[in-house]
Amino acid sequence: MNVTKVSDDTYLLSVNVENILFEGLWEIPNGVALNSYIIKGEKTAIIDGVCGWDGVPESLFALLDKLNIDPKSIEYLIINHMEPDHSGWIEDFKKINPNFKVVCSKKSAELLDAFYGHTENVTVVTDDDTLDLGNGHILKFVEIPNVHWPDTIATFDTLTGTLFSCDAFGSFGNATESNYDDMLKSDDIDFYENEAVRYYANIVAAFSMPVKKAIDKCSALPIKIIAPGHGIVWRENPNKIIEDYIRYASYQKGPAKEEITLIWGSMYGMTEKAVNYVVKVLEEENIKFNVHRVPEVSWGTVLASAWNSTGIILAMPTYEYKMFPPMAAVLEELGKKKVFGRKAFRFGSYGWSGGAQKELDEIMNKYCMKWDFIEPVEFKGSPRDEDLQLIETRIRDLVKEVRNAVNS
Ligand SMILES: Cc1cc2nc3c(=O)[nH]c(=O)nc-3n(C[C@H](O)[C@H](O)[C@H](O)COP(=O)(O)O)c2cc1C
Repeated sequence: MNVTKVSDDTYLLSVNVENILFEGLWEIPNGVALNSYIIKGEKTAIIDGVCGWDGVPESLFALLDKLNIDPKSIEYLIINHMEPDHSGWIEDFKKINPNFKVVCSKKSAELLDAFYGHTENVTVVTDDDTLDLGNGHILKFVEIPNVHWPDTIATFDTLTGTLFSCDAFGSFGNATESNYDDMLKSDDIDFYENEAVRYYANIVAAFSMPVKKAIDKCSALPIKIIAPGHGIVWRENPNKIIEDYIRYASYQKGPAKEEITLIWGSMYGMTEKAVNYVVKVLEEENIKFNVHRVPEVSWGTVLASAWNSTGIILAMPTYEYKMFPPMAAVLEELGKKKVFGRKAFRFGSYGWSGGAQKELDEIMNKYCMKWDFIEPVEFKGSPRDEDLQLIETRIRDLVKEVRNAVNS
């Protein structure tokens, strides 16, 4: 666990979590930091939990000791949202400090009761309510529901201009003691930008409308620092992560970047032959592309790649009168996360009846995905030269469409 100073009287407690699936589902190859913050005015508040704390009082005592904080003096626990990655420590915290007061939204108060049976000393706050910690630290609350739980608030310290933004403006990627944009090199910033897209696509994407509303609401504040619940703290250039999040939200309906994501699966290598051919065509076209084989590549990786890409190529065979099942599973997830408005093309092998296309159409309709498809190419068994040539023509058409969509 790292303890670092964010600003006057303001500290970040950060814990890296690795070797788990985040939300029990998403692969996090570079880990994720869980951030909790302490503000020491005349009174002390902790914002969100220290979920990496092992529950042993002495280890938290030692940590707080570094900051000259007596755990019993923490008067307020501000819950920005009740997702257990931040709230899961509350019962342990009660063991060392039974008298703290909770400050949270109305919905968080309901969830606090439902999850942990905690109802005492709870103050419900709403937009523009304030909490005065003394020494100038007046905290103002902003409701930003559905980013990404319905109970979410952001907390703004009017003295330091710090927005404790909860899951908004977060990223994956382990933290170090240099967990601040002003302490990172541009390569590190690029690393966290990739981790932010992955975080956005996996965790927040389905809530892009609420994200836009939250950004509008928070932009009215005189923000100097953005301190999210995950990832790095933005002190030098908080506008960068705001602008990045505006961009990520806009990718939902497309166009996104001038990139193509090729998702493919194959049982016996027939579709794979055409995939190998297509990779060469894409290289010739000199467009950035990412290739993901399903089910080998995780949903989270495919989703992050698709979120960034204006063009999607799908390659899969027919399987029991439907499409190759791992492809259907990934497409369902893209539909649920609202990856809409892509330029797309599909090809694949079949044996006797076909059927993959029918299921693809069903998924597109079910989630109203509005992908603009070029006519598909299906071939029986192994692709012949004429099949490959037709596929090549359509891939080149797709590349043109992607470039037009991004540059028009
Ligand atoms: C388990 C299984 C189920 C299949 N079901 C169908 C089917 O319903 N309709 C069809 O036309 N072909 C079906 N096929 C044939 C495949 O689509 C065909 O072998 C195709 O060439 C496989 O391409 P791949 O090597 O890229 O996986 C099936 C093949 C397998 C192994």
